[in-house]
Amino acid sequence: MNIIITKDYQELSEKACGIIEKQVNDKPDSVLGLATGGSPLGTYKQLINGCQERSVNYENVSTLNLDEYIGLDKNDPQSYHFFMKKHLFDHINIRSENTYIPNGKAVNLDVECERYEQLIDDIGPPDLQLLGIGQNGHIGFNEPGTSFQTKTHIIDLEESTRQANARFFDSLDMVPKQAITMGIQSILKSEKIVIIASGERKADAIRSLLEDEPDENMPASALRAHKHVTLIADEAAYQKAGH
Ligand SMILES: O=P(O)(O)OC[C@H]1O[C@](O)(CO)[C@@H](O)[C@@H]1O
Repeated sequence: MNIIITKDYQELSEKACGIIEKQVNDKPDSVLGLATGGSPLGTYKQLINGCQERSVNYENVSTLNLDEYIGLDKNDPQSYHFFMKKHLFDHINIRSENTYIPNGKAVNLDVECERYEQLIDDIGPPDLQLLGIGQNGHIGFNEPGTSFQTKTHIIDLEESTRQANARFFDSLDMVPKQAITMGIQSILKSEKIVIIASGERKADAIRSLLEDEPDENMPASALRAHKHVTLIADEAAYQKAGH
């Protein structure tokens, strides 16, 4: 695993942006795997600057997002569809028809999981997947205990994940209890993976990712089997790793 330690979140976001922009400049029809949550917000801000000020061109780029809450409409401000438009897609020259996110309102969610997994194979797999990490080590919404063999599937969210994400909702009660997420096997299909972690609350997960044996109770540890992973962590998130 390549490890980049940054002094703070700003520098982390600039590094992640630099890697993504290099991918897009080197291969203009790249497929990017994208994440939501707090971690990538700074990266997306930098990407918007890059498109508007440095002419990085997304015209032929496609994106596949990791996950979506079940039960939220695409236009719901808490949905990941809305999040991606608000924080990235509406501000860069990507074609909306080239952006893919699971449909959490599908009538038949099992069929939607199969459709999305097929899409990953047809459109992708991503040349570069951007990941955050949950405090409990989740990637996408793959909670501890998820098999490393999973494809796109429905997951019951852990109470701790709902609590961590409640900051984006009016109340904890409004946080959905389930999500549809790329599986761990789906994520590992990507050519390259960049995982970002900022802040002290991620320090235990990062220490475990770097030091413990791969274990399904620590979903991010599946990344240890991937040939091209870059971890970008700020000093606060890296502080507990033995070094
Ligand atoms: O970046 P945050 O908000 O700390 O969340 C960590 C991870 O959990 C999720 O919210 C769940 O998918 C991801 O979007 C994110 O990568």
